[in-house]
Amino acid sequence: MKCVLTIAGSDCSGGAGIQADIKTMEANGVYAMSAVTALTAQNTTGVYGIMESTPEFLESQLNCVFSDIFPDAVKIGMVSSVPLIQVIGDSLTKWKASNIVVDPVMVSTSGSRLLKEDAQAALMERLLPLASVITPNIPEAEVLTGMSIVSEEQMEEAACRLGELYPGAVLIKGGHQVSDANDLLYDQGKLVWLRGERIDNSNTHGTGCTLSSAIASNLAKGFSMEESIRRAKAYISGALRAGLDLGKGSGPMDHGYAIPDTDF
Ligand SMILES: Nc1ncnc2c1ncn2[C@@H]1O[C@H](COP(=O)(O)OP(=O)(O)OP(=O)(O)O)[C@@H](O)[C@H]1O
Ligand SMILES: Cc1ncc(CO)c(N)n1
Repeated sequence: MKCVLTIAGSDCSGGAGIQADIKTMEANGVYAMSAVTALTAQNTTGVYGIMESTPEFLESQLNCVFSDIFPDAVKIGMVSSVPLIQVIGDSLTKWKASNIVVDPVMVSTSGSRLLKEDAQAALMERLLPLASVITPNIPEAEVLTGMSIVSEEQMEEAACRLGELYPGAVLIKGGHQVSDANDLLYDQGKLVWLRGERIDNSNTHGTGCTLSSAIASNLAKGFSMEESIRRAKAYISGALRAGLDLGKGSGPMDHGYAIPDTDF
């Protein structure tokens, strides 16, 4: 059994964050572990509160995981402040973690800020250089590059810029601004468009968390970067196609759509 660790925030409504990550990892056949960076009080309509873990307690969680069940891959999601970013950077370096997927979470689907202003620089300096792949959506790629992205050509330029800046691969997610399900991968100097069918479903709470966790699961299983992303996109397409409709806002996906409902 391959093991994957998520370092992220908790979403009590279950659609994003740690909860989405664990559901995704289970559905992708790996053993899931979590180090919680923050509790959030949120649902499909918004984020109503954030209570951060202390850096010491986050470090303790990471030491517990790495010293006992060494993860084959690590996914990093919401890390809202500088001291937490430093602890994660130091721990991953100390423990020589590999297959690190960094989703540079900045704003929730519902529009709330999840990364403090001053933490942006720390994320770029301390965590992005450790990543095997970073997975910004278009607004995040705009912040990371300082350029505006309104066309596929600009997505390509941004991916190249980030790819030259950081040692790992870069996946810019098409998101809603350009071409919904078309993502762009920059890997070892090569650009590859990963085009997906756009699924007509406005319930997209946690799509970013889900994609990065599925990529981490596939990397843990030994697939190449491109294959890991293709499989992650296939998984998320199925979860969107399942058509779950919960909550009053942009609802969660059905992460368990492929898990049989066994009569135990
Ligand atoms: N309607 C859709 N149909 C198919 N795939 C989609 C759709 N919307 C998003 N995706 C895919 O889901 C993945 C996550 O992309 P998205 O741009 O939604 O991430 P995100 O903006 O980081 O998410 P979040 O809102 O959780 O922060 C990408 O692979 C994207 O192509
Ligand atoms: C905890 C958490 N992480 C990430 C996101 C991004 O969607 C969210 N809404 N909540």
